[in-house]
Amino acid sequence: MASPSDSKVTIEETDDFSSSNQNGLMHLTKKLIEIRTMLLSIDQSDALKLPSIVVIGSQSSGKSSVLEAIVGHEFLPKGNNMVTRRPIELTLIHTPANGTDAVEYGEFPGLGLGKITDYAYIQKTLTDLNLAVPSTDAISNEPIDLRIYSPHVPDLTLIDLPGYVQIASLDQPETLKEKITALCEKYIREPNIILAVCAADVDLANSPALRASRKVDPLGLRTIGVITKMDLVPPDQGATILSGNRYPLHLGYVGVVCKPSGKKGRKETIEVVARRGDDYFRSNREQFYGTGHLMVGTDTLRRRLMEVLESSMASSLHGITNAVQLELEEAQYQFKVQYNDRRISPESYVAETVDALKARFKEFTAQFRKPAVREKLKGMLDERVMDVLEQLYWSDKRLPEFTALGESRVRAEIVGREGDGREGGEGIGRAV
Ligand SMILES: Nc1nc2c(ncn2[C@@H]2O[C@H](COP(=O)(O)OP(=O)(O)OP(=O)(O)O)[C@@H](O)[C@H]2O)c(=O)[nH]1
Repeated sequence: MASPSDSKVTIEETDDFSSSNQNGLMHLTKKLIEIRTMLLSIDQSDALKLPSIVVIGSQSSGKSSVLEAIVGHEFLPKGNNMVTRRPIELTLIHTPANGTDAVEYGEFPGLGLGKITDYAYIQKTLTDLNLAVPSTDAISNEPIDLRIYSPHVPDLTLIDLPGYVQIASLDQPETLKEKITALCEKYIREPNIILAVCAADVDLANSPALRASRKVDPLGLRTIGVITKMDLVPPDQGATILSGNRYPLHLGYVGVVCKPSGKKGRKETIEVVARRGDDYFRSNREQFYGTGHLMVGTDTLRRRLMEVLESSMASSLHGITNAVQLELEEAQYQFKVQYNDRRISPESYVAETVDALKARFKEFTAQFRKPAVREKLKGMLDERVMDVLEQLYWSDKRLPEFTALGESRVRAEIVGREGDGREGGEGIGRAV
């Protein structure tokens, strides 16, 4: 796995998202996904688990803003009022660019809304789905499946999770804290990469994200610390946090600023927000680009993520080779058992399959001779006759008349019995 020093790049050194490095990674992930699809088709789905990027952090620490900065689009529900209430499983699918047209769209496979090209509509749908979780439940474990197809994204899965809370408010369940912890624990398992998001203006000692990641990844080999809201603390303090001396992580900390303009009704693109972040770090050059070579900016975060993913995938290649080898040996064995090393051609294979089909068909017709057919037919007819009789009975207009007649006969019978002192219900039964 790459060490932090490998990637201590500054904003000035970063390239465009579609650099050769980026393309290399896209190619690699595509190949791995092809292999995974193949393994899936032969029931070896567990052999290759591509890591997902899981974002955890306190409520309103800036998780969604960071995810958007990675993807390069604004589409996630954001706000200060616990807006992420369900896990959002975001699958990015790299599509080939069609000439100059960049075909980009999103899809909610579970909702049947078709291709959505308007990111604002995606954001609205996600917000509605999240806010539909009743406040008495506060969160739901049921993930929202969103897929984004674009020539500008690598094949990746990113997961946005509800934020950790310190204490549940009055209208929230008392067990909320435990529920969120359990949900996050489910997602931060191996081999997933953890983005532990902490706001710069909150003491790292209180970070539930770092605490949770340390439990499952004590050496910090698959955890990147992301310090958001760097603009809210003095630059010196921000730089000290990023140095990671207090709570070291093997993959280090990346500082970002994803600050919205704050002007009402003004919609900004992610690029504008990212540029504002870059400007912030540039204007504090001494603290952030001085001797320490700290990692800052969303481009650096994206690049760091790619490096970590690449090394994680490389380390899983060994497992894939073993799985494929095992599958090959099994197939060879089956072939030997079934064909005894006979030479087979497409024609002989088809002929054998047709013979087997014929034999099965013959067996089936033998089971299904006249008595069996007669029995089945009789059962069906009996059922139909009963249905027709039932319909006739209930649709007969004289039904109330019959009922009244029956009742009067019963009554007469009872009176007769009382008159001559008879006992027992035999007569009544007959009268009815
Ligand atoms: N000043 C400043 N504000 C930020 C920054 N990043 C995010 N915010 C704001 O912080 C608030 C919360 O951001 P979100 O991205 O929604 O946080 P979240 O962690 O996804 O929130 P939940 O899903 O509700 O837990 C929003 O109003 C953002 O605009 C930043 O770098 N600087």
